[in-house]
Amino acid sequence: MAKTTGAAPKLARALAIVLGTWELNNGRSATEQIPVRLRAWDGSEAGPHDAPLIEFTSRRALRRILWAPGQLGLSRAYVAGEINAHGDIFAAFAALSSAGKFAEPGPFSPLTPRELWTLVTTGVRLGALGPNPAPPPEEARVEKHGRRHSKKRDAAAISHHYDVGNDFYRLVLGPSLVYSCAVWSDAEAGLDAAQEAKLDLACRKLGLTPGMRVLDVGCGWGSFALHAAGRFGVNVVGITLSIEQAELARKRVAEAGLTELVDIRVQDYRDMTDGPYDAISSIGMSEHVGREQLGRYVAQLHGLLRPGGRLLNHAISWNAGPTEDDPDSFIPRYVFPDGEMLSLGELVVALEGGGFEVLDVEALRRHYALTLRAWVKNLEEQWDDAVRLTSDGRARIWRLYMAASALGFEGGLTGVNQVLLQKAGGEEPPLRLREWTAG
Ligand SMILES: C[S@@+](CC[C@H](N)C(=O)[O-])C[C@H]1O[C@@H](n2cnc3c(N)ncnc32)[C@H](O)[C@@H]1O
Repeated sequence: MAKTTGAAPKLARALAIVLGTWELNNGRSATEQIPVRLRAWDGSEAGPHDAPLIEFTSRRALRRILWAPGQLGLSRAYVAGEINAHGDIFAAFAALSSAGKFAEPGPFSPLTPRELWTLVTTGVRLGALGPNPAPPPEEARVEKHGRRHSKKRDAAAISHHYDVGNDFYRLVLGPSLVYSCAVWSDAEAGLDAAQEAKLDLACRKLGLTPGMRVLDVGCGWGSFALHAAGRFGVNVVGITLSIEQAELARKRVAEAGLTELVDIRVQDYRDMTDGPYDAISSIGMSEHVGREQLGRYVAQLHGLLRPGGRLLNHAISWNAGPTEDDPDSFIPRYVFPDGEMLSLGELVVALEGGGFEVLDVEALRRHYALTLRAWVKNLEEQWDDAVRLTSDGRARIWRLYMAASALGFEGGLTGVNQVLLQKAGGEEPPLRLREWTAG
């Protein structure tokens, strides 16, 4: 608990109450709780002087929060530039999540009548705040594309996140253009080296040898396909739902002189019929599948593999018990519409139930925190270019979601795992499977 002395100016104090960084005590006075400093649009400030600064630049932010209490209103205000997080965003999040309304996972409660009353008595004239502003254009609207996880709506959800400009992604991800957790030999290894190590590890786990036929489900910008074909001499079919990804992936394949070996397609995994494949990689893709479609996903990949073929399923897991997906929280509205995180256990049960034998599970939770911090650094260091390549709102969304995700991995809320599987009916796996660690 941090304390400051003296009465804080009214408006900043009212905002602190709205955000729950300052909790009401007996209805009249307030007890300062969380080490964040708030600045209101009138220049007033409340909170410890050395704490991370959250700035409300416009009264419109408060209007949004009153209209859509909780994460949705806050997200809209942040994306619209009506709230700024100054300085170290990780420190600001850590402070906010340490107590108050942000302490609970999931959406926080709307304002209580007492809090509203306090707003009024601290001088905020609710009637003068104006009408509720329209949501920022970056907000997802996938509902209009039909049923959740229909092919059409999944395509719209993927387009929302991935078709926002390849140059923007290159700026954030760096030249490796890999959009999943890297594997770090140590924290100083550097993002590009860690991504290359991850791609190589995936190829070795799959036991790739020249001439094999490999499917990369959710191929992104083609980085795994390029590595597998270029270094291991395999034929790769890479599929993605993102048209922009496919365009750049094909260009990279051509530049690498690998068009004979790599075929990039815009195709849904449910529409794949050209098995059998010797091996399948699914890296950072199954988070998009959804619980309801999981059985179908497993059956589809199983059907596409030859007996004895390996599948590497690399995915984020939810470690914090059952989830109640709130469609109005920040991640589904702005980042991954219809994305669903499963627990590792749920995923493994489905894979085993679908006829796969688990050969190995490797947990990489801390590696994703390092990866996300590297992406945030890339974004923050090139902020003006990022805004120019997309929009101020999009750059803000990516900064917020990647920083929050890094803290989720650091705090153990989420994990990420490589699950290596084999389809029954073929050759026996080797007695020991850690041969890839030598590579
Ligand atoms: C987080 S990206 C990972 C990309 C790549 N594997 C990597 O590690 O860089 C997720 C990928 O899954 C793809 N994807 C999501 N749903 C899909 C579906 N139903 N069918 C095919 N690809 C899908 C997206 O288009 C995107 O390429």
